[in-house]
Amino acid sequence: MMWYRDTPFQLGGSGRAHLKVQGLSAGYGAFLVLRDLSLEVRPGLTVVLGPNGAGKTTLLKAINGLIGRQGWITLDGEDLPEKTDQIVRAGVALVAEGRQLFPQMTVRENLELGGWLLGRDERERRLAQAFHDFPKLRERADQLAGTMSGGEQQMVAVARAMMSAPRLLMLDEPSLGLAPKMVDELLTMARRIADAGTTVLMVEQNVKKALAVADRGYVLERGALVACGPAALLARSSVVREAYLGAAAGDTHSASEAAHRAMRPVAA
Ligand SMILES: Nc1ncnc2c1ncn2[C@@H]1O[C@H](COP(=O)(O)OP(=O)(O)OP(=O)(O)O)[C@@H](O)[C@H]1O
Repeated sequence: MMWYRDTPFQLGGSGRAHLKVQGLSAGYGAFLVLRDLSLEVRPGLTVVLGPNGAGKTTLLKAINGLIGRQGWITLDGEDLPEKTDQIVRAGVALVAEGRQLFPQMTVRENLELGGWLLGRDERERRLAQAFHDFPKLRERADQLAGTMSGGEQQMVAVARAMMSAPRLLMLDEPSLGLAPKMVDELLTMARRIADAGTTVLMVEQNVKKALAVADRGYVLERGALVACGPAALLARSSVVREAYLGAAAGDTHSASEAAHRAMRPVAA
């Protein structure tokens, strides 16, 4: 059995949120990682690709208020607050790399914590929805989260984030360190969540698989965007094929060249 039900998700978010980032600069102390970055996360599933150290996690942290930032971020036209708790209340949830579950608490308790903003009845209702969408989590409701496998913990972490009915769900490398079958399940789950009405922004190293489920993608290198476009076009573009999919230089198909040209250039 898969981890989630093969039916439309009940754990949808509220609305189809649209995030706009303009002129974003962020980093650590004097070390600026992102410089003057602009991007849009439209309803659906957007993936951010890029090599190690490109600034992908930094981007999610800046949106989530975990580090300071300069620039403008709006969610459905409203300025996104700067403090994390207010950002969460505005409907943004982050599943950080490493999942950050409470290992000594059960699956049910971890999920309940994800609904801390909700009243008791609403929390119970969403817990029931989570158990409907993820029947295996119901089976494991009383298991301590710390005793689950990496993939299982990732499922709990995503379901926990969905408990708050976010408008925007951000996933930082959800497939990191997982077996291929679990990677497929997780990425399909991200797709399901987007289809159920929560906008998803996902950082992934599994370029090919991520582009296969995403609507749109951005490629980040050394803190700047080097390409963006519809996921299908990005997958065929020479910039992605050569850098991330192992295609030899010169092995670019004419269709991929056309795809690359068709992409909206983001950086000169
Ligand atoms: N807390 C921190 N303090 C100082 N520098 C940091 C901190 N976190 C990250 N960095 C640096 O910021 C840069 C971007 O890191 P970031 O984690 O955003 O990259 P990434 O694209 O997510 O990479 P990866 O795929 O390896 O996770 C790197 O040079 C990294 O060393």
